[in-house]
Order: sequence, then C-alpha cells, then structure tokens
Amino acid sequence: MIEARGLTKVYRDTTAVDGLDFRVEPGHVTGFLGPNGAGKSTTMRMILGLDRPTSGSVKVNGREYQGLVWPLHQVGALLDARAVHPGRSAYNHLRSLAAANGIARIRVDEVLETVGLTGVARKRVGGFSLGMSQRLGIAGALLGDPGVLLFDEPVNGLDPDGILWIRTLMRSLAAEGRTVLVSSHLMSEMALTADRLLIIGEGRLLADSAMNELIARHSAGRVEVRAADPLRLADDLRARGGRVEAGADGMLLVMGLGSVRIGEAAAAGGHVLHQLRDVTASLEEAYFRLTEDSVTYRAPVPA
Ligand SMILES: Nc1ncnc2c1ncn2[C@@H]1O[C@H](COP(=O)(O)OP(=O)(O)OP(=O)(O)O)[C@@H](O)[C@H]1O
Repeated sequence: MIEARGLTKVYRDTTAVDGLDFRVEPGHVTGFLGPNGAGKSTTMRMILGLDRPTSGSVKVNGREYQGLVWPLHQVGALLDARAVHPGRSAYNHLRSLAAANGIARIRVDEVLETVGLTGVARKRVGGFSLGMSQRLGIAGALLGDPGVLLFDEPVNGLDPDGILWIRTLMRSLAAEGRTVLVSSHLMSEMALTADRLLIIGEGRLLADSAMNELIARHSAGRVEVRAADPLRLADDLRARGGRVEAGADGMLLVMGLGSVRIGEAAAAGGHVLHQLRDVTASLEEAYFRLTEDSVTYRAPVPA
C-alpha cells in the first residue's frame, strides 16, 4: 500500500505537487493520470525516495522509502527504461542489482524468463530496442519480488504483443495481491488495464475512484433516443426541460431528463420509440472533462 498525506513538492517557483492525499491499495491496478507537467513523475520519484517532499509525506507499507529495509523487496519501479549502462549485458545489469540488494542469483534467471529476455540475456543493453529496454526495466522492478510496483509509461515503445503482455502482467500482479500504480497517457490502454484511477492536475488531486464509478459519474444523464417522429419528440422533450441535440439519422441526444422521464414523456405523447439507450462516457471523455481546467501545456488548434 502507498499512502500520501499533504504531499507537496516545490521547485524554486514551481509547485509540482500540491498537498496530495491518497492511498493506493493492494489488489488493484491503479492508473495514475494527468496532463503533461501535472506532477506524476515527481510523485513517483518521492514514493521512491529519489526526491524529498517539501512538506507532507508519502509512505510505502507504512514507512518512507529511506526507512525501508531492503527496499527492492518492498517496492519495484520502472521509471526510465534507458537508464542502464549500454555496455552491460541484461544479465550482468540484473546480477549486480541483485547482488547489491541481497537477492539470489536464481531470481535473475526467473525474471529474465518472465519478461521474455532469456535468449538475449548476454547481449549488450546498448543494442536493445526500446521495447526490449522496457522489458529489462520491468525485470528490474520484479527482481526483489516486491508487494508494491510502480510503472511510469510502461507500454511506451512496445508492439501490440508487448502491450497485451504488460497488460496481462500488471493485472496478474494485482490479482496476486500486489499494489500496482501505473502512469500512462494512453486512455484506451488504461481503460483496459486499470480498475482504479488517481487523476491529478497542476499537482492537485482531481479524482481518486474506481474506474466504473468515474465513468458512470461523467456519463450521467445522456440518453440516445430514436423515434418514428424525432422532431415532434424533440419538441415534447424540450417542453419538459430536456436539452436535445440532433445526431445522425434522426437520432436525438437528450441531456437533463434521464431515460425514465424520457420514456414517460414518450408514452404520454403517444410517440413510437425505436431506441432508448443510456450513453456511457469513455474514459477519455471523463478524463477530458476532469482535466480541462488544469492543462498546463496546450498547443493552439490549427485554423
Ligand atoms: N527537477 C526539477 N526542477 C524544476 N522543476 C521541475 C523538476 N522536475 C519537475 N519539475 C516541474 O514540476 C512540474 C511537474 O513535472 P512532472 O514531470 O512531475 O509532471 P508529469 O505529470 O510527470 O508530466 P509528464 O506527463 O509530461 O511526464 C512541471 O512543471 C515540471 O516542469
């Protein structure tokens, strides 16, 4: 479990992380989302003791990173996959990491097998593709068999097979009862991988909830309706206070009434309905609504 209380990081004139309170629980894949510059990497670095909070705290299994005994056994992380000496072999890189952390040599072979790098274990890391480097970074994270895992943009550079592999791996690590925190900008991938979400903007918490609750909250009240006489139905629904937009093929998108009241209005007005469907937001839509006021870097829309 990871727990932050009033976690704050100020760099000179930038407040990168601003009073974050959250808990990341075991048994879930928690997606860590937010626009560029929101403070995700800074938060992850503070979890891993690579940066000190200006105020507040963040603890792994009840202790700040500096207080962890054999930290690699408690928390593993993939931050920057390219941060490995290029002249070393994958095996030697993991072997020295294991030796420095009291981890048995046999575990190196195990994690190489898990990430599918056994065949290239003796090759120099400098010749690895980005996808292979990601796998090596994940092997390093798994080396100490930790209960808490952090992945910063883990699917970066992976091909579709690799993406499916990491998705399955993260879900199985959570199913084993581990705490898995993963940052990504790929909403479609997050929607398939995470079951909880932590969303931040400008260093502040915007949402901490289950994926399905967040999507339901941002879907509320939008209903797609098809009727034999859409123009007359639209008038009746507007008269009852609904906001109605015309979609393709005579479809109506109705906001502010809900499917029960729309059904009742249709019955009262003698309308023939062909379809009445609550519209579910995508994670991407929910994310845009939550973060629209806290995007720091936004390019102008081309004319
Ligand atoms: N070492 C540093 N010194 C000064 N400012 C920093 C430092 N590290 C991060 N920042 C600033 O803190 C803010 C948060 O940055 P951070 O990298 O944590 O965001 P992020 O959410 O990980 O962004 P991205 O999605 O682009 O990776 C940014 O404004 C960034 O410029």
